[in-house]
Amino acid sequence: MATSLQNLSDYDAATFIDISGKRFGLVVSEWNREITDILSAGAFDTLIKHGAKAENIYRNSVPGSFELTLGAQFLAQHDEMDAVICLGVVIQGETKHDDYICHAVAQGITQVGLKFNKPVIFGLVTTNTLEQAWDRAGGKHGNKGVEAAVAAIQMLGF
Ligand SMILES: Nc1c(NC[C@H](O)[C@H](O)[C@H](O)CO)[nH]c(=O)[nH]c1=O
Ligand SMILES: CC(=O)[C@@H](O)COP(=O)(O)O
Repeated sequence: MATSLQNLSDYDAATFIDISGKRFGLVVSEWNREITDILSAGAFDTLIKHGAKAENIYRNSVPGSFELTLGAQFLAQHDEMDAVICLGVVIQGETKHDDYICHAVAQGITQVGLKFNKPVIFGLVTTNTLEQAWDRAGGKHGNKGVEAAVAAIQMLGF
């Protein structure tokens, strides 16, 4: 289903569990940093808005989205970490480079979540154009960082 039809920014917070004692890791790619900073701020603000404490949110940068998997593992391996949110922006180039990154990250962070049995959220914006990426970072399609944080909270209540 396309983002235009389904948007996790429209959520029912009444169903959320108490996250005041939960610890969150944010792993943020420095590629397309102007955009990933907005995703990160959206995720951080959403966690705070719903009760997380700032001192329980650990933000770490990785060079590019390909490194999100290992960054997620570095955080998820700690028992006290409750959920990890991976944020990046991959924009199609001239080659299939973007395909390799996106598939690797999708599979990699899936494995990290399964290995450590905790939510590891796929907040990777994968677009054909820069404009489509901005549309998903506070533009007409909401903020995928907000949605990633919502997904983490929802999975903690599973
Ligand atoms: N092209 C994009 C990249 N490329 C960099 C890789 O993610 C990686 O850092 C490099 O191959 C070294 O391992 N990263 C993005 O986040 N977005 C892109 O569009
Ligand atoms: C090399 C990269 O990380 C990325 O920009 C891919 O771009 P392209 O497919 O045009 O080489």
